[in-house]
Amino acid sequence: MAASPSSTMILSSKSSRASLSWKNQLASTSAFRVSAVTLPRRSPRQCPRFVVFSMDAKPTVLVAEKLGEAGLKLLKEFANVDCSYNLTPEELCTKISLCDALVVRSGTKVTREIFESSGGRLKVVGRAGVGIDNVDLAAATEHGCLVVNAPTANTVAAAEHGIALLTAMARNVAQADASVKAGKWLRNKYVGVSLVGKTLAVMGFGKVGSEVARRAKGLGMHVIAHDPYAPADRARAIGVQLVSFDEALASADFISLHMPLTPATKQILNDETFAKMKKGVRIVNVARGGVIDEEALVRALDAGIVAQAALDVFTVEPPPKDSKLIQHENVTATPHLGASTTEAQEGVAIEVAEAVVGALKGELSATAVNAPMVPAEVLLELKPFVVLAEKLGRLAVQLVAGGSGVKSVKVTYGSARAPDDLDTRLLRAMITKGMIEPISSVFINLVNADFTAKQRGLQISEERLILDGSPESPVEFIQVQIANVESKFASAISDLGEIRVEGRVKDGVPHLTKVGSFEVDVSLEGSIILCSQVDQPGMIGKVGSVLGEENVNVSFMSVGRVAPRKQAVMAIGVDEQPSKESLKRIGEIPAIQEFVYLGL
Ligand SMILES: NC(=O)C1=CN([C@@H]2O[C@H](COP(=O)(O)OP(=O)(O)OC[C@H]3O[C@@H](n4cnc5c(N)ncnc54)[C@H](O)[C@@H]3O)[C@@H](O)[C@H]2O)C=CC1
Ligand SMILES: O=C(O)C(=O)COP(=O)(O)O
Repeated sequence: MAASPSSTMILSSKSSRASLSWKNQLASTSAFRVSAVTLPRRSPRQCPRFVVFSMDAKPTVLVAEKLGEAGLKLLKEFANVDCSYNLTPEELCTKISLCDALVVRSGTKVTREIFESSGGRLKVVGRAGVGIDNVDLAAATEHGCLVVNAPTANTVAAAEHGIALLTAMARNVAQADASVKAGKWLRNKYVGVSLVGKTLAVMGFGKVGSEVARRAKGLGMHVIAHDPYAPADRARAIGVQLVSFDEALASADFISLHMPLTPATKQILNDETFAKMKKGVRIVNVARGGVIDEEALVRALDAGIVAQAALDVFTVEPPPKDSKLIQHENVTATPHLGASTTEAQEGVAIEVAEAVVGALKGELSATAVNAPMVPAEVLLELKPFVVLAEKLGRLAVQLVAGGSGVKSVKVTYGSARAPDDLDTRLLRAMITKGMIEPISSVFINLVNADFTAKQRGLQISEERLILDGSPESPVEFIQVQIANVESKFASAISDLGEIRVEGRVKDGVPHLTKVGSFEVDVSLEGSIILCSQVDQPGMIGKVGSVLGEENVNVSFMSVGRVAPRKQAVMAIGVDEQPSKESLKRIGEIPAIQEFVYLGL
């Protein structure tokens, strides 16, 4: 047997609890079976990659809208960057099949057709801004495409623009400016209203909304807010009272909109809700045009329910030239300028470029929109378990006999951590990845793992086993069980009749520690051969010499057995893939009852 200096041989003398069921399983299979599974070998990865794809060549990033120079520079350091602005939807669909990432602002609709046209190459969409209502998130998720945005860099710019519109509207700045330029001097016409002491209702008390509230308080306004998801203490901290939607409408002199456009907020201001407002209310919208029914707003303006509106955003951008809303004398309009300051655009460009490059490198993004965000410190801690999870999934599925559809998978995490102190979404996604990728052409990542599992009718249930002891390590072991299937390696069937593999992380390296009811210990690197036999002297030597003759390096070897000279499972870690001939010869060793080769 060839063994590298660093390889370790473990002969486990721990006896495994045997059960009747494995004997039954064994009896139901032929005494000897050659079950070699050959899977494409993947290079071992030291750290988890969540958006994984071949990165031999430089990736290509299509920047479809103007992006700040600093962001472009960052992208160019890592990728080929194609800046093509004002593409038609058809041109975008054609180009996208050559791109790994797409960067847009609010002016590009990233539709299902775009994901479909990409042929699976598009892996990241970067939204250089906050609102992602122009990206079909469901389609992105289904195609395993990560969507990242730049959620913080334009907050102040949008809030400042909201305040600019509020004050400009109250004092008729835009209308007065136009009249002066037209040679008029209408001092009586443009008498405004004061802000001090007036009630401002901030609808959507997130990043922008709370910055607007802060500034409006500085102007002496009484600020209330409506946001069903905002924590009351954050509002209290800046002296803002959270109220119900109807209360906000009924008591506001000014309403400023700062919620995202979602199915729930679409046309949230409409005939019915305008009717609930104080007569003469003034409205500012720096959120999205679609949150207002624009025709209803024209009616409300004409009826004097709404005295004035200041709008930065529109349902269709740019709005039609003859839009009654835009032409209305009590409307102040800007062309979606909320994020358009030099500072915000540089910040947004850097924020999105960093997120896109990180995602292309396979790192988890802190600004992922359609994938769980995992804080860096949690990720670091979970890294080896993430690798373990994928490998256990990969092993478990290879133990399933052909033709048995996998439907029900149970994952058990043994941990001394409190239940809410362990985020298992990553681990679950990687188990799914490990299980589905070897048996399909679907690319799985954290984005589409749950979706793909559901689509394939694969039910993954999770269980936590709370262990005594130190919670220093997030996970002690991970066990994967597949129910209601036959196994091509009968010894992998546990006493509960399910395929079972269990693993642990030892010194940062994932190990397989249980197969069926047999305890083994083999590092999950390279590939694994599992053999079952009646425990007897010389078995390791026999298998080792077959592999050695072919110069296949054995990295780990371990035997789990019921008791000395009773039923045993031998797990052998190999660095190279043995030839079919060698595997056949291992199968022909008389004492070996069955064996399986598992690629990792
Ligand atoms: N005009 C422009 O150039 C810009 C526009 N925006 C828009 O502003 C929106 C808000 O941006 P951020 O404050 O950064 O986002 P954010 O996510 O920090 O805040 C949004 C808030 O809206 C709340 N919300 C959700 N549904 C609601 C509902 N039905 N009623 C009331 N509140 C609801 C959320 O709980 C959240 O607190 C963005 O989604 C974007 O559409 C943002 C930046 C620039
Ligand atoms: O960040 C947002 O949500 C914005 O609306 C800004 O849009 P923009 O990037 O300026 O097209």
